[in-house]
Amino acid sequence: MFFHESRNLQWQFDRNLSYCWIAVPAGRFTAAIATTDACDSNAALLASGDLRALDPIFKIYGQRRAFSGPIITVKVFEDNVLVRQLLESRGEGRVLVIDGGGSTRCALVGGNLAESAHNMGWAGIVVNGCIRDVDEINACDIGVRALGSNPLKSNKKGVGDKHVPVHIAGTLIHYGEWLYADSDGILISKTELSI
Ligand SMILES: O=C([O-])CC(=O)C(=O)O
Repeated sequence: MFFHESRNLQWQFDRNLSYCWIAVPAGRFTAAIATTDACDSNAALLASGDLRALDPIFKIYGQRRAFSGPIITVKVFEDNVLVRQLLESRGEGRVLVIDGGGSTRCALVGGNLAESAHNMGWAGIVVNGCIRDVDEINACDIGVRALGSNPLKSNKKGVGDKHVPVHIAGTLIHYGEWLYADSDGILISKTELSI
């Protein structure tokens, strides 16, 4: 049994049960479903497309290797003003999916935004683009996935769209769908999955 405790996140991983218990900001414990188990026990959802796996193009950052939650989407290109707006507002256990168009020419999230996201109760951030301040993000109690890192900052013009469908890693993702991430990969589900 492995147990990790930090400021406002606790998780306990039981190897026999292959899921972990996550404390959401309200102090409630919720079970994170292992992505492998979710795939094995939801063949019909996979066949219908209501459950999809993202192509394995993301690197894993942040202290929280497993995270899940309802999705908020934002579509930007080399500009992180909308990303900052969202991560500085209340996350309430949700996951921010940032479609940065796959650009690796600058970073859309850095250490400050990761810290803000953690403080505001976001469960995780998935970036179809780059991050920076990797050491700071890796010290932060949040789950982050990104294509890689780039020390260059992004533009600050505020161009982009919130809450729109985004196409990332071979998968169309809608605002309000659910995301499940762990060491094995990332799943998108039309609805919340049960164990
Ligand atoms: O460029 C930005 O705004 C992102 C950044 O450096 C941070 O979050 O620390």
